Amino acid sequence: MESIEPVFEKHPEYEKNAILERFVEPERVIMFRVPWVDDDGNIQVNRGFRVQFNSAVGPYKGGLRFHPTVNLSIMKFLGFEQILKNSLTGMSIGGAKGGSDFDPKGKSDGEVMRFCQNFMGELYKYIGPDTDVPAGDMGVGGREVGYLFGQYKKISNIHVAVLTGAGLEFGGSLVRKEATGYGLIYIAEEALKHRNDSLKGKSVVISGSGNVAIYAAEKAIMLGAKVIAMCDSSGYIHDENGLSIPFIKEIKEITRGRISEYLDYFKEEELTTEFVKGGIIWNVKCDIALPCATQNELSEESARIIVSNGTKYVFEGANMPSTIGAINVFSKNKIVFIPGKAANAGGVATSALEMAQRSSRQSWTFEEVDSRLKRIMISIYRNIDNAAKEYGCEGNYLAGANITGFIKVANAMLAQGVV
Ligand SMILES: NC(=O)C1=CN([C@@H]2O[C@H](COP(=O)(O)OP(=O)(O)OC[C@H]3O[C@@H](n4cnc5c(N)ncnc54)[C@H](OP(=O)(O)O)[C@@H]3O)[C@@H](O)[C@H]2O)C=CC1
Ligand SMILES: N=C(CCC(=O)O)C(=O)O
Repeated sequence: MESIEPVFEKHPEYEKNAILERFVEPERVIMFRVPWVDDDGNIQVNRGFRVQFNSAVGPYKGGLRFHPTVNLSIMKFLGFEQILKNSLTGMSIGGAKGGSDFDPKGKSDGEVMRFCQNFMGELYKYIGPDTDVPAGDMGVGGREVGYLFGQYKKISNIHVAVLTGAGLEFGGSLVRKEATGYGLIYIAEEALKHRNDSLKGKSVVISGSGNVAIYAAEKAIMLGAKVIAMCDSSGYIHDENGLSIPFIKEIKEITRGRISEYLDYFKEEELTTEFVKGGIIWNVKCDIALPCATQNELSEESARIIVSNGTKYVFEGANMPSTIGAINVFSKNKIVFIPGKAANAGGVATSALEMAQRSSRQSWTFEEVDSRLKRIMISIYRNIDNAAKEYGCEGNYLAGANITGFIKVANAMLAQGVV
């Protein structure tokens, strides 16, 4: 809110029309019961959510998160951030988020399928290609999107882009799996280029080892960086020689194991990787820090460690991984910091590209989608950089992102009247 204060000075019409009061209130919150039967025949019950926050710019768009920590508060913060993020992409998509406190970890494919079918058995009433288009987020990957889509099609008898991140065999877009991670690196490279720097030869620490983290690591290495540490909720692995991402992909995408299993790929005598159980990955000294796990994972204390380690760049792949205290430490120490709403927008932007392909019954090549993604991320960087300069806070990309994202939505809300 503080960062958009100067916008209200320049646009008194926003206050006159109670734009902010309306902006912070979701247009609709849906909560529902999800009963399902586990492999032992026992009936389980979880809670489902969809926060349809703001549709001024376009149909609601945002991920579904399956994680035991999910509650209404987390759904609302994610849905609110999604409004600004989706606005920053320049695409016609509004903000939403949904999910459940269902934990897919340790569940069989059959249990995940039955849960997804019952979840969609309720959600389908409120979504559609021109109404609300969910996608993946934590705990919701290709497997879950496939089951959700299958149930939607069965109930509605319509084969349409009602979910993005779909399988390539039934309308999904190339690059969508890689998009959030790749996009993070594209905007990072743009920020570095503007400082006559680059990822080449840099040491990178990436928290998480899920969809965003894996493909951020893959693209960072493709651009010449060395990824020296990654983690999951059990701890982190660290290797100054650089980690092998194909092994991490196999652990996380195929066997759905723990990050510590990475050490099993090496003979005792050739092992240079350490696993630190329960450790804070931000203790590892690096040039560039990429928090790609979850909200509030990077505390003020960790930010001080990052600064004392000489790290100059922090680009968020996760949604709000840095606490306010951490962001203040970065700001005071002139760290180049780009918030997730700008830096991780590549995922939802590519989801919108998937929607465009589905509407025109086309499938673009990997290179076509990847080059559009790169252009979008470069454009986001330039827009937030210009906004920060225009509003007297040059280099403050959090303010630049909030200002840029907010103005487009506010003007759309103004034009559409008191609704
Ligand atoms: N998927 C997408 O399209 C997008 C996702 N995001 C955001 O990026 C972040 C990651 O999402 P995504 O990669 O899809 O999720 P995944 O579920 O694929 O991966 C999450 C990763 O973070 C780890 N993790 C979770 N909690 C913690 C913790 N407390 N400490 C350390 N590691 C933790 C998980 O480990 P474990 O397996 O042990 O739980 C896992 O490795 C989230 O904030 C999400 O909202 C943002 C834009 C797009
Ligand atoms: N989870 C996502 C992706 C949402 C989407 O692709 O609609 C996010 O932007 O946080």
